[in-house]
Amino acid sequence: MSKTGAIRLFLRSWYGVQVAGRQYSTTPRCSQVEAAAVAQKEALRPKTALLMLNMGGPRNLDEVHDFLLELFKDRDIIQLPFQSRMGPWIAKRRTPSIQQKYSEIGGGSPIFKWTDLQGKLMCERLDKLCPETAPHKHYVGFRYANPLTEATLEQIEVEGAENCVAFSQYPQYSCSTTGSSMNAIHKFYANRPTETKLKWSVIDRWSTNPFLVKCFAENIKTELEKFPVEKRKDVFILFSAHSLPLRQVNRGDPYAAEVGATVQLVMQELGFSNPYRLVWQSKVGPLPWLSPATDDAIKGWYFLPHAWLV
Ligand SMILES: C=CC1=C(C)c2cc3[nH]c(cc4nc(cc5[nH]c(cc1n2)c(C)c5CCC(=O)O)C(CCC(=O)O)=C4C)c(C)c3C=C
Ligand SMILES: [Fe+2]
Repeated sequence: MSKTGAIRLFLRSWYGVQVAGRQYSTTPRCSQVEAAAVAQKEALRPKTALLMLNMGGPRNLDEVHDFLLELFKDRDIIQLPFQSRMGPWIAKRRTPSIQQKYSEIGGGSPIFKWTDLQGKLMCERLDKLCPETAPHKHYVGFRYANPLTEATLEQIEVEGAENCVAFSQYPQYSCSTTGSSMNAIHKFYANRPTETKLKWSVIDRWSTNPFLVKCFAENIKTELEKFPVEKRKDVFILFSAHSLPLRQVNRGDPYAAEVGATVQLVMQELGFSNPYRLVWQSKVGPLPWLSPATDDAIKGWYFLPHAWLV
Protein backbone atom coordinates (compact mmCIF):
# COMPACT_ATOMS: atom_id res chain seq x y z
CA MET A 1 0.00 0.00 0.00
CA SER A 2 1.23 3.49 -0.87
CA LYS A 3 1.95 5.98 1.88
CA THR A 4 -1.06 8.17 0.93
CA GLY A 5 -3.27 5.06 0.81
CA ALA A 6 -2.23 4.11 4.32
CA ILE A 7 -2.88 7.63 5.58
CA ARG A 8 -6.34 7.61 3.93
CA LEU A 9 -7.20 4.27 5.48
CA PHE A 10 -6.09 5.54 8.87
CA LEU A 11 -8.15 8.72 8.55
CA ARG A 12 -11.16 6.77 7.32
CA SER A 13 -11.10 4.37 10.22
CA TRP A 14 -10.47 7.17 12.69
CA TYR A 15 -13.10 9.67 11.50
CA GLY A 16 -15.58 7.36 9.75
CA VAL A 17 -15.35 9.38 6.51
CA GLN A 18 -14.09 8.75 3.01
CA VAL A 19 -11.34 11.24 2.53
CA ALA A 20 -11.54 11.52 -1.27
CA GLY A 21 -15.20 10.62 -1.71
CA ARG A 22 -18.66 11.08 -0.27
CA GLN A 23 -19.02 11.55 3.44
CA TYR A 24 -20.98 8.59 4.96
CA SER A 25 -21.27 9.74 8.52
CA THR A 26 -21.11 13.09 10.24
CA THR A 27 -20.42 11.46 13.62
CA PRO A 28 -16.69 10.92 14.07
CA ARG A 29 -16.13 7.22 14.80
CA CYS A 30 -13.73 8.09 17.59
CA SER A 31 -16.59 9.48 19.66
CA GLN A 32 -18.43 6.16 19.25
CA VAL A 33 -15.31 4.36 20.41
CA GLU A 34 -14.96 6.81 23.28
CA ALA A 35 -18.62 6.37 24.21
CA ALA A 36 -18.20 2.59 24.26
CA ALA A 37 -15.08 2.94 26.42
CA VAL A 38 -16.90 5.28 28.80
CA ALA A 39 -19.86 2.87 29.04
CA GLN A 40 -17.49 -0.03 29.72
CA LYS A 41 -15.60 1.95 32.37
CA GLU A 42 -18.91 2.99 33.97
CA ALA A 43 -20.09 -0.64 34.12
CA LEU A 44 -16.84 -1.66 35.86
CA ARG A 45 -16.70 1.37 38.12
CA PRO A 46 -16.74 0.35 41.79
CA LYS A 47 -18.89 2.45 44.10
CA THR A 48 -16.74 1.62 47.11
CA ALA A 49 -13.01 0.94 47.14
CA LEU A 50 -11.58 -1.06 50.04
CA LEU A 51 -7.92 -0.14 50.31
CA MET A 52 -6.15 -2.91 52.24
CA LEU A 53 -3.04 -1.41 53.85
CA ASN A 54 -0.04 -3.39 55.01
CA MET A 55 3.77 -3.32 54.86
CA GLY A 56 3.87 -6.11 52.24
CA GLY A 57 6.75 -8.44 51.67
CA PRO A 58 9.19 -9.63 49.01
CA ARG A 59 7.48 -12.10 46.65
CA ASN A 60 10.82 -13.74 45.86
CA LEU A 61 14.42 -13.56 47.05
CA ASP A 62 15.37 -10.97 44.40
CA GLU A 63 12.88 -8.51 45.91
CA VAL A 64 14.33 -8.73 49.45
CA HIS A 65 16.85 -5.93 49.00
CA ASP A 66 14.35 -3.40 47.62
CA PHE A 67 11.84 -4.31 50.35
CA LEU A 68 14.44 -3.62 53.05
CA LEU A 69 15.58 -0.47 51.26
CA GLU A 70 12.06 0.99 51.32
CA LEU A 71 11.65 -0.04 54.97
CA PHE A 72 14.91 1.53 56.18
CA LYS A 73 14.12 4.75 54.25
CA ASP A 74 10.86 5.21 56.18
CA ARG A 75 11.26 7.52 59.18
CA ASP A 76 7.85 6.45 60.50
CA ILE A 77 9.22 2.98 61.25
CA ILE A 78 12.84 3.78 62.08
CA GLN A 79 14.75 7.00 62.73
CA LEU A 80 18.43 6.66 61.86
CA PRO A 81 21.17 9.27 61.92
CA PHE A 82 22.01 10.21 58.29
CA GLN A 83 19.04 8.07 57.19
CA SER A 84 19.52 8.59 53.44
CA ARG A 85 22.98 6.95 53.70
CA MET A 86 22.58 4.63 56.71
CA GLY A 87 19.24 3.19 55.46
CA PRO A 88 20.61 1.81 52.15
CA TRP A 89 23.75 0.58 53.93
CA ILE A 90 21.78 -1.41 56.53
CA ALA A 91 19.41 -2.75 53.84
CA LYS A 92 22.34 -4.06 51.79
CA ARG A 93 24.08 -5.61 54.80
CA ARG A 94 20.90 -7.27 56.06
CA THR A 95 19.78 -8.68 52.68
CA PRO A 96 21.63 -12.07 52.72
CA SER A 97 20.42 -13.08 56.21
CA ILE A 98 16.81 -12.08 55.43
CA GLN A 99 16.96 -13.88 52.05
CA GLN A 100 18.03 -16.97 53.98
CA LYS A 101 14.98 -16.61 56.29
CA TYR A 102 12.58 -16.20 53.36
CA SER A 103 14.13 -19.20 51.58
CA GLU A 104 13.30 -21.24 54.71
CA ILE A 105 9.59 -20.39 54.31
CA GLY A 106 9.33 -21.20 50.61
CA GLY A 107 11.34 -18.41 48.94
CA GLY A 108 9.13 -15.38 49.51
CA SER A 109 6.35 -13.71 51.44
CA PRO A 110 2.79 -15.03 50.87
CA ILE A 111 1.28 -11.70 52.03
CA PHE A 112 0.07 -10.54 48.59
CA LYS A 113 -1.60 -13.86 47.75
CA TRP A 114 -3.54 -13.96 51.04
CA THR A 115 -4.44 -10.26 51.12
CA ASP A 116 -5.74 -10.45 47.55
CA LEU A 117 -7.85 -13.54 48.30
CA GLN A 118 -9.22 -12.04 51.52
CA GLY A 119 -10.09 -8.86 49.64
CA LYS A 120 -11.94 -10.75 46.92
CA LEU A 121 -13.98 -12.75 49.45
CA MET A 122 -14.64 -9.64 51.56
CA CYS A 123 -16.08 -7.79 48.55
CA GLU A 124 -18.28 -10.73 47.57
CA ARG A 125 -19.77 -10.68 51.10
CA LEU A 126 -20.09 -6.89 51.20
CA ASP A 127 -21.92 -6.84 47.85
CA LYS A 128 -24.58 -9.06 49.43
CA LEU A 129 -24.60 -7.48 52.91
CA CYS A 130 -24.49 -3.79 51.83
CA PRO A 131 -26.06 -3.39 48.38
CA GLU A 132 -26.31 0.38 49.00
CA THR A 133 -22.50 0.76 48.74
CA ALA A 134 -22.00 -1.93 46.05
CA PRO A 135 -20.20 -2.72 43.86
CA HIS A 136 -17.23 -3.02 46.21
CA LYS A 137 -13.71 -3.52 44.93
CA HIS A 138 -10.63 -4.36 46.97
CA TYR A 139 -7.26 -2.75 46.32
CA VAL A 140 -3.94 -3.67 47.95
CA GLY A 141 -1.63 -0.87 49.12
CA PHE A 142 1.72 -2.01 50.48
CA ARG A 143 4.23 0.28 52.14
CA TYR A 144 7.50 -1.39 51.09
CA ALA A 145 6.63 -3.79 48.22
CA ASN A 146 4.48 -3.82 45.09
CA PRO A 147 1.68 -2.85 44.75
CA LEU A 148 2.88 0.31 46.52
CA THR A 149 0.25 2.46 48.25
CA GLU A 150 0.92 5.47 45.97
CA ALA A 151 0.41 3.47 42.73
CA THR A 152 -2.77 1.92 44.12
CA LEU A 153 -4.16 5.34 45.12
CA GLU A 154 -3.57 6.54 41.54
CA GLN A 155 -5.45 3.47 40.27
CA ILE A 156 -8.39 4.08 42.63
CA GLU A 157 -8.60 7.70 41.43
CA VAL A 158 -8.53 6.61 37.75
CA GLU A 159 -11.15 3.90 38.25
CA GLY A 160 -13.44 6.51 39.80
CA ALA A 161 -14.96 5.00 42.97
CA GLU A 162 -17.24 7.25 45.06
CA ASN A 163 -16.12 6.03 48.48
CA CYS A 164 -12.84 4.74 49.78
CA VAL A 165 -12.23 2.86 53.03
CA ALA A 166 -8.61 2.93 54.18
CA PHE A 167 -8.53 -0.43 55.92
CA SER A 168 -5.41 -1.22 57.98
CA GLN A 169 -4.63 -4.91 57.98
CA TYR A 170 -2.86 -4.58 61.35
CA PRO A 171 -5.37 -5.32 64.15
CA GLN A 172 -3.41 -3.17 66.64
CA TYR A 173 -2.44 0.44 65.88
CA SER A 174 1.18 1.52 65.89
CA CYS A 175 2.65 4.75 64.53
CA SER A 176 5.28 2.61 62.79
CA THR A 177 2.81 0.43 60.86
CA THR A 178 -0.74 1.77 60.41
CA GLY A 179 0.53 5.30 61.12
CA SER A 180 3.09 4.98 58.34
CA SER A 181 0.46 3.83 55.83
CA MET A 182 -1.89 6.68 56.79
CA ASN A 183 0.97 9.14 56.40
CA ALA A 184 1.69 7.70 52.94
CA ILE A 185 -1.93 8.46 51.94
CA HIS A 186 -1.67 11.96 53.38
CA LYS A 187 1.61 12.68 51.53
CA PHE A 188 0.21 11.30 48.25
CA TYR A 189 -2.67 13.81 48.32
CA ALA A 190 -0.52 16.65 49.65
CA ASN A 191 1.70 16.31 46.55
CA ARG A 192 -1.15 15.88 44.05
CA PRO A 193 -2.30 18.93 42.08
CA THR A 194 -5.98 17.87 41.86
CA GLU A 195 -8.14 17.28 44.90
CA THR A 196 -9.74 13.89 45.52
CA LYS A 197 -13.50 13.55 45.12
CA LEU A 198 -13.53 10.33 47.13
CA LYS A 199 -15.50 10.15 50.37
CA TRP A 200 -13.01 8.67 52.82
CA SER A 201 -13.44 6.53 55.91
CA VAL A 202 -10.82 4.74 57.98
CA ILE A 203 -10.50 1.45 59.86
CA ASP A 204 -7.25 1.97 61.74
CA ARG A 205 -7.55 -0.74 64.45
CA TRP A 206 -9.68 -3.75 65.30
CA SER A 207 -7.81 -5.31 68.23
CA THR A 208 -10.97 -6.05 70.24
CA ASN A 209 -13.21 -7.09 67.34
CA PRO A 210 -15.24 -10.13 68.54
CA PHE A 211 -14.63 -12.05 65.29
CA LEU A 212 -10.85 -11.58 65.60
CA VAL A 213 -11.02 -12.79 69.21
CA LYS A 214 -13.18 -15.82 68.28
CA CYS A 215 -10.86 -16.68 65.39
CA PHE A 216 -7.75 -16.72 67.63
CA ALA A 217 -9.59 -18.66 70.34
CA GLU A 218 -10.84 -21.31 67.88
CA ASN A 219 -7.35 -21.80 66.44
CA ILE A 220 -5.88 -22.17 69.92
CA LYS A 221 -8.57 -24.72 70.89
CA THR A 222 -7.75 -26.76 67.77
CA GLU A 223 -4.07 -26.81 68.77
CA LEU A 224 -4.82 -27.67 72.42
CA GLU A 225 -6.85 -30.67 71.29
CA LYS A 226 -3.68 -32.17 69.84
CA PHE A 227 -2.31 -32.67 73.39
CA PRO A 228 -3.22 -35.68 75.57
CA VAL A 229 -6.37 -34.91 77.61
CA GLU A 230 -4.59 -35.32 80.96
CA LYS A 231 -1.94 -32.72 79.99
CA ARG A 232 -4.20 -30.28 78.16
CA LYS A 233 -4.99 -27.81 80.95
CA ASP A 234 -1.28 -27.46 81.87
CA VAL A 235 -0.19 -26.46 78.35
CA PHE A 236 1.25 -22.94 78.30
CA ILE A 237 -0.23 -20.59 75.68
CA LEU A 238 2.46 -18.27 74.33
CA PHE A 239 1.15 -15.18 72.54
CA SER A 240 3.99 -13.84 70.40
CA ALA A 241 3.65 -10.35 68.88
CA HIS A 242 6.13 -8.24 66.87
CA SER A 243 8.16 -6.16 69.33
CA LEU A 244 8.53 -2.38 69.36
CA PRO A 245 11.41 -0.09 70.48
CA LEU A 246 10.83 1.16 74.05
CA ARG A 247 11.54 4.68 72.82
CA GLN A 248 8.38 4.44 70.76
CA VAL A 249 6.33 2.89 73.58
CA ASN A 250 7.45 5.71 75.89
CA ARG A 251 6.28 8.29 73.36
CA GLY A 252 2.76 6.93 73.83
CA ASP A 253 2.41 4.44 70.99
CA PRO A 254 -0.75 2.41 71.84
CA TYR A 255 0.41 -0.83 70.17
CA ALA A 256 1.55 -2.74 73.27
CA ALA A 257 -1.66 -1.91 75.17
CA GLU A 258 -3.82 -2.93 72.20
CA VAL A 259 -1.97 -6.26 71.83
CA GLY A 260 -2.56 -6.80 75.57
CA ALA A 261 -6.29 -6.11 75.05
CA THR A 262 -6.50 -8.76 72.31
CA VAL A 263 -4.73 -11.32 74.50
CA GLN A 264 -7.02 -10.59 77.46
CA LEU A 265 -10.17 -11.07 75.36
CA VAL A 266 -8.88 -14.26 73.75
CA MET A 267 -8.14 -15.72 77.19
CA GLN A 268 -11.60 -14.60 78.38
CA GLU A 269 -13.13 -16.40 75.37
CA LEU A 270 -11.17 -19.53 76.38
CA GLY A 271 -12.43 -19.18 79.99
CA PHE A 272 -8.83 -18.71 81.20
CA SER A 273 -8.45 -22.45 80.68
CA ASN A 274 -4.63 -22.43 80.59
CA PRO A 275 -1.57 -20.56 81.86
CA TYR A 276 -0.49 -17.97 79.30
CA ARG A 277 2.06 -15.23 78.61
CA LEU A 278 2.56 -12.43 76.10
CA VAL A 279 6.06 -12.30 74.59
CA TRP A 280 7.65 -10.17 71.87
CA GLN A 281 9.52 -11.18 68.72
CA SER A 282 11.64 -9.79 65.86
CA LYS A 283 13.65 -7.09 67.67
CA VAL A 284 15.98 -5.25 65.29
CA GLY A 285 19.23 -3.50 66.34
CA PRO A 286 20.92 -2.87 69.71
CA LEU A 287 18.44 -0.50 71.44
CA PRO A 288 15.93 -1.77 74.08
CA TRP A 289 12.63 -3.16 72.75
CA LEU A 290 9.56 -4.67 74.46
CA SER A 291 10.47 -7.87 76.28
CA PRO A 292 10.52 -10.76 77.21
CA ALA A 293 11.72 -11.87 73.79
CA THR A 294 9.94 -14.92 72.33
CA ASP A 295 13.14 -16.89 71.76
CA ASP A 296 14.36 -16.26 75.35
CA ALA A 297 10.97 -17.34 76.71
CA ILE A 298 11.02 -20.57 74.69
CA LYS A 299 14.59 -21.31 75.81
CA GLY A 300 13.50 -20.77 79.44
CA TRP A 301 10.56 -23.18 79.13
CA TYR A 302 12.64 -25.82 77.40
CA PHE A 303 14.41 -26.64 80.65
CA LEU A 304 11.23 -26.89 82.72
CA PRO A 305 10.00 -30.44 83.48
CA HIS A 306 6.45 -29.88 82.06
CA ALA A 307 7.19 -27.67 79.11
CA TRP A 308 4.09 -28.00 76.93
CA LEU A 309 3.63 -24.99 74.68
CA VAL A 310 1.11 -23.67 72.13
C1 LIG B 1 13.46 -1.24 62.80
C2 LIG B 1 12.28 -0.92 63.18
C3 LIG B 1 11.06 -1.72 63.10
C4 LIG B 1 9.91 -1.44 63.80
C5 LIG B 1 9.66 -0.32 64.74
C6 LIG B 1 8.97 -2.46 63.42
C7 LIG B 1 7.68 -2.53 63.90
C8 LIG B 1 6.75 -3.46 63.50
N1 LIG B 1 6.84 -4.40 62.50
C9 LIG B 1 5.69 -5.16 62.42
C10 LIG B 1 5.42 -6.20 61.54
C11 LIG B 1 6.33 -6.74 60.62
N2 LIG B 1 7.64 -6.39 60.47
C12 LIG B 1 8.20 -7.16 59.48
C13 LIG B 1 9.48 -7.13 59.02
C14 LIG B 1 10.44 -6.22 59.46
N3 LIG B 1 10.31 -5.26 60.44
C15 LIG B 1 11.47 -4.57 60.56
C16 LIG B 1 11.75 -3.49 61.43
C17 LIG B 1 10.83 -2.90 62.30
N4 LIG B 1 9.56 -3.30 62.54
C18 LIG B 1 12.40 -5.11 59.61
C19 LIG B 1 13.80 -4.62 59.41
C20 LIG B 1 11.74 -6.12 58.93
C21 LIG B 1 12.30 -6.97 57.79
C22 LIG B 1 12.84 -8.23 58.27
C23 LIG B 1 14.12 -8.01 59.01
O1 LIG B 1 15.03 -7.37 58.46
O2 LIG B 1 14.19 -8.46 60.17
C24 LIG B 1 7.18 -8.00 58.92
C25 LIG B 1 7.33 -8.89 57.72
C26 LIG B 1 7.54 -10.28 58.08
C27 LIG B 1 8.84 -10.52 58.76
O3 LIG B 1 9.86 -10.46 58.11
O4 LIG B 1 8.82 -10.73 60.00
C28 LIG B 1 6.03 -7.75 59.65
C29 LIG B 1 4.68 -8.39 59.45
C30 LIG B 1 4.83 -4.64 63.42
C31 LIG B 1 3.42 -5.17 63.67
C32 LIG B 1 5.47 -3.59 64.07
C33 LIG B 1 5.04 -2.69 65.16
C34 LIG B 1 4.01 -2.74 65.82
FE1 LIG C 1 8.77 -5.11 61.78
